[in-house]
Amino acid sequence: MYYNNFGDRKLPMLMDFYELTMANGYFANGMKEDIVYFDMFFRKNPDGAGFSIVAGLEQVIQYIKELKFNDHDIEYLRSKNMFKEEFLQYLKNFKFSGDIYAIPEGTPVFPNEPLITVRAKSIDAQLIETMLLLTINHQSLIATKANRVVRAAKGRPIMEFGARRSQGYDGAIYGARAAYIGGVVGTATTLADEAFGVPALGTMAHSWVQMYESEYEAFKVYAENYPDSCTLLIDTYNVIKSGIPNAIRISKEILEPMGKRLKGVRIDSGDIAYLSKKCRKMLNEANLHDCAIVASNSLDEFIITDLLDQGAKIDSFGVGERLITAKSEPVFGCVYKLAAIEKNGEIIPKIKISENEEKITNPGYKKVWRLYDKKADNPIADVVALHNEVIDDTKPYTIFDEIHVWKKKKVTRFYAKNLQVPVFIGGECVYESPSLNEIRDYCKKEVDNLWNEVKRFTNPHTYYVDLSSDLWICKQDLIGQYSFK
Ligand SMILES: Nc1ncnc2c1ncn2[C@@H]1O[C@H](COP(=O)(O)OP(=O)(O)OP(=O)(O)O)[C@@H](O)[C@H]1O
Ligand SMILES: O=P(O)(O)OC[C@H]1O[C@H](OP(=O)(O)OP(=O)(O)O)[C@H](O)[C@@H]1O
Ligand SMILES: O=C(O)c1cccnc1
Repeated sequence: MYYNNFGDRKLPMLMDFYELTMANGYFANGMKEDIVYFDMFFRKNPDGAGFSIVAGLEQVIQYIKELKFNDHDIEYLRSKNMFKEEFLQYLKNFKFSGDIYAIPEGTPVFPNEPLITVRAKSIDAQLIETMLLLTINHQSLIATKANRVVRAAKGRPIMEFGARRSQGYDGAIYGARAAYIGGVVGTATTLADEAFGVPALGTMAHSWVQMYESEYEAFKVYAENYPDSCTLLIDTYNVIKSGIPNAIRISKEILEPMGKRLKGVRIDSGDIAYLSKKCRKMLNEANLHDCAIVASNSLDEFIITDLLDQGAKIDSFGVGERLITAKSEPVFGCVYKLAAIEKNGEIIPKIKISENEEKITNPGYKKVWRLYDKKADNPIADVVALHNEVIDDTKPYTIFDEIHVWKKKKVTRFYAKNLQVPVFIGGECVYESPSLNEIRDYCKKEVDNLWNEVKRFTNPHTYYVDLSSDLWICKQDLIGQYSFK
């Protein structure tokens, strides 16, 4: 690929300082070879949704492949007078050597299941924490938000217009990538096309219209330059009295004589439902049934739903600031928690206790299974199990709520799939990321497969993510060990 995701930036040091102080401590205390297990998971879907979309794995892979410390980094760390010289020498030759398992990008995921599991030396596992979290948190947040906007539009295309109001460069670039996974048709961010192949698209700005003596002249020059892709911004002066009549004139006087059609008009202010209906009528009366009406202006999934409920005649939407910043809930709260350590080859589960039951971690080296209805292919529930458990889908399987254990469900006629795939084994990458279009298609297929009850925006049905009984027992044992009287 022409574009190097991280360019020439020095990102190895993009980590919380405590990763380095802990790593130095493990090194000094003879723990550098200790094997640990970390899980990365989130606790709550943004926007009270029923599911989220995981994204960002390709960038995680690249980061880990490139994770090296150069002389400048070592010199900088030395200047802090906190790190042992032997540790600095160790960092100089550092290469990630662990195993990573991850749920592929574009998969619908649910709270409390490991999206990524790391089995590595203590130092390796600690050093990758920050980048793993920030990458997956950001792209999953935007893919999830974009998918909501896309679903609200009920098949009408969504164009991503957010760069200008995104949170910094990477917010725009990787945000556009994530939004594409979530289902937008393209982006105004040219670099995201050059870099990742997210189709670049767009219309025109108000400045174009203002640059000319008249709106008509502005439209005319545009149509002459872009007769095959002419979408005119019609709200600079007055949509009904000026914008639409001028757009219709352009079609009749400029485009049709060239054998071309007016592709679209864009409304960017005012009462969009009212204006779109008026525009549709006027366009149809001028025999421009095929001219699309595009709407934009601080849209999100809620306004789009509202507009369509009002009978707005809109064919596609441009959505910027509220999508690229996930304005309604701008944090995807993935955390990275120690789940086990190895001592003499034995896996010893570890737990983090909290007053808040939901914040008690799931111990052990685990796997995530998705149980699908054999006939309909819809996911029924996910089960987090210990790594050596196998869910036998030839027999009925009973799932139960971890807290209200009497709430049980016997699942029959299902098949079980392991959700995580191996990504790194012994430090070597064993996974080839699918193309972005493949990820996007897969995401659509998997979301289509979810029950509608899980997909609704208001009070969605809670999808079951249950623990296997072995894992539940392991967790209860540890809770028992740490309940101080
Ligand atoms: N019919 C409608 N129903 C619900 N929301 C709408 C409707 N029409 C527009 N909106 C939304 O209402 C908000 C109006 O934004 P704002 O108050 O900035 O008005 P504006 O039309 O953009 O004004 P300006 O002409 O100053 O740009 C936007 O988020 C827009 O998407
Ligand atoms: O509202 P958003 O969802 O973020 O969509 C992008 C917005 O960005 C542009 O406005 P801007 O005022 O920046 O420029 P313009 O004068 O070209 O319209 C565009 O016209 C949209 O209104
Ligand atoms: O191409 C557009 O219409 C566009 C691009 C960026 C922001 N708003 C609109």
